[in-house]
Amino acid sequence: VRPAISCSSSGLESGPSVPLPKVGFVKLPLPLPAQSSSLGLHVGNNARLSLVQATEESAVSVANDRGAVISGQNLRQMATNGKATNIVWHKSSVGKLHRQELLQQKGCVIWITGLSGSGKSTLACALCQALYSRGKLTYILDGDNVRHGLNRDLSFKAEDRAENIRRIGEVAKLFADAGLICIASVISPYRRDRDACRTLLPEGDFIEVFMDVPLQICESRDPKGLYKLARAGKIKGFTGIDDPYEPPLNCELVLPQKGNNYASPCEMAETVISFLEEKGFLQA
Ligand SMILES: Nc1ncnc2c1ncn2[C@@H]1O[C@H](COP(=O)(O)OS(=O)(=O)O)[C@@H](OP(=O)(O)O)[C@H]1O
Ligand SMILES: Nc1ncnc2c1ncn2[C@@H]1O[C@H](COP(=O)(O)OP(=O)(O)O)[C@@H](O)[C@H]1O
Repeated sequence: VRPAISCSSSGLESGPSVPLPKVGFVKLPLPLPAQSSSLGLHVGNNARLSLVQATEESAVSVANDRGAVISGQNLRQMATNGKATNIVWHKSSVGKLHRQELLQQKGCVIWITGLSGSGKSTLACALCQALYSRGKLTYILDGDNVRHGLNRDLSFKAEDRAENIRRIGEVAKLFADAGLICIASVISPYRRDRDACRTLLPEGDFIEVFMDVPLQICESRDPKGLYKLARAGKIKGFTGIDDPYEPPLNCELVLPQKGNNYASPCEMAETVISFLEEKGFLQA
């Protein structure tokens, strides 16, 4: 007999007279013996016993307001993903909705794409600061920073950039599932790679922000001197110089609009926040 699990997921909140249901597991051998209908188990104190055929010990338990019911659904979700075989999805009784309730916000990914020097990191920090001061939890995944750890094994050739973006997309998805507003600031030069990240998230939860700054301006900023090195041929395959950048065709926000004066990072952050407010991300 495994220890009872106290259930307190949403929809199960009990009124004052209804105690929280508890679910426990009893492991029985298969096939069940002939006398299994009675089972010889004492079931009292409003306890209910439901039989399910569990093919995995990681059976999902579901409780309703009438007491404990162990569902036979989703008992086994064996999968083969990539090179991993025989893997089973484990569900938790605390889900995204609970975390969002706790944080009073909705998890999502703000994906900032653009050339080096276009202001991605600056916007990410301004946004993080502005949301922090509103009591909202964010986390920045900056290309430069992630390449110091998780992605330190990746170069800037096309397939490594694709893998860089895939991993960042997967991590961003986890942060969004945790209920955070995840801000990814990465060049992500290929449309296909960005679109693949979009498909990882529920519809509407991937907000692509394009830093629409011409190469000439990015190059004139050149805060790290990388354009200079690229022009001198000392860096090969530099985005915008001798490596491609594919601008988004249909993204959620374009900053700054072409032809206008450049907004300050704080003004840009406010534009993104207005979008988040309008779409309801800043409340649970
Ligand atoms: N060849 C080449 N091309 C582009 N950028 C280069 C390159 N080599 C180094 N850097 C530095 O790496 C930062 C970009 O990393 P990302 O992970 O965002 O790039 S990518 O999305 O995988 O294309 C980028 O940071 P940002 O300037 O903040 O964009 C550069 O500082
Ligand atoms: N909105 C802006 N207006 C003027 N300069 C900016 C703006 N945003 C960023 N910058 C400047 O541009 C340079 C590149 O910004 P950064 O955020 O590092 O770009 P990226 O992360 O895209 O490489 C920095 O020197 C930064 O101060």
